[in-house]
Amino acid sequence: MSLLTQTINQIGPLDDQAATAARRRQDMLTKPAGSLGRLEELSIRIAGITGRERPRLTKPAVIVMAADHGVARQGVSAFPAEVTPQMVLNFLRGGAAINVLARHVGAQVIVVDIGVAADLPSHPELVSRKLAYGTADFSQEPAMSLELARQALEVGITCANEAIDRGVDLLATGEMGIANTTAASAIVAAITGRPAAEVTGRGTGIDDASLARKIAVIEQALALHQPNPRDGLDVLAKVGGLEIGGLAGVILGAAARRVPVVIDGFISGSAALIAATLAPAAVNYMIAGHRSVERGHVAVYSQLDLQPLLDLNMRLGEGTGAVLAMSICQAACKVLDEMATFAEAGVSEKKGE
Ligand SMILES: Cc1cc2ncn([C@H]3O[C@H](COP(=O)(O)O)[C@@H](O)[C@H]3O)c2cc1C
Ligand SMILES: O=C(O)c1cccnc1
Repeated sequence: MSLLTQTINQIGPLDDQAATAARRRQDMLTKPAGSLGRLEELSIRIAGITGRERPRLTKPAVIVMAADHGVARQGVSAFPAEVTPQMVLNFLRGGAAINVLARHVGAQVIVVDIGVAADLPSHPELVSRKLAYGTADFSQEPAMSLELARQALEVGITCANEAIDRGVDLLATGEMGIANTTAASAIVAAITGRPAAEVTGRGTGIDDASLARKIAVIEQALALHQPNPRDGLDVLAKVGGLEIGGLAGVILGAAARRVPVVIDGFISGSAALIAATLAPAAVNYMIAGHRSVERGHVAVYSQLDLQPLLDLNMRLGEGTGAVLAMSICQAACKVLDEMATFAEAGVSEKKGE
């Protein structure tokens, strides 16, 4: 059995018993019931995910998958494709936004070359899992073969497994790939059935003319390839990207191992949609990190029925919103674990109870 099939088969329902115990404990803590709002719900969900009544998330890591896109040739990004490898080097030197924010929350940054179009120098911190020198231009031909799409998912699963084997107990998704908002928009349009114009935004900051071209390129690709909205592998192969496939794999891998996975912005959201078509139960293990400015992100969350934790007007990707949200997840668990109960603290309970 392939690693992909094995991983999908391993994804089970949430642990109801642990979630119920966490809910009961939340109601005994020294605060009016429900007064910590979404922090309470979050801690209960993380209990259900991990199967622990009082989970602690002490070793967070963000997996940043990098790859290039043939469709960049169509003039759909405000930046040239060589920025992808340049930013990977920036990640390795610790100078990118994701490095700063990950340091801020104490998360490890795992940088993976899954399909950058240039050869990168070997570096102790770079995970080299290059499957191809970028994808094909999907406005003309499928982005990749079905076999390559499956391999991209399996690279992601393997990266998640390796991190979890080292003790990582909270994962986040991040990416780098010039033109990947074009691939992400095509995926979101394909899977949600919404028109391309409704789910396509300005990415790195394109002007009106480029936005019109970007929408036309996506419409043309969807008409040409007719991806099956219920088959994430088909969508990924036809209009996706290697880093997006890798992230869908990270999500499936985390879900199979009962590790919460914080989803970053729009591009990570497209990976989450692919993962959800392959394993609907994986959605239970996803935590929506933040709401990206990128048009179409709301369509992702409404399809997955998830509510983002943060809304900071961010539109960068790399995992930046997700790592900030990780600290909210950790805070939610600390509240559940560390707060005193009414009985322990000798605080009177609500009248009449
Ligand atoms: C310097 C720089 C750093 C970035 N970090 C993330 N992205 C983000 O922008 C890209 C997607 O936007 P588009 O589809 O318009 O190319 C991705 O690489 C994404 O991660 C960056 C973009 C740039 C230019
Ligand atoms: O939300 C994102 O992931 C995003 C938005 C714009 C550009 N890059 C990434």
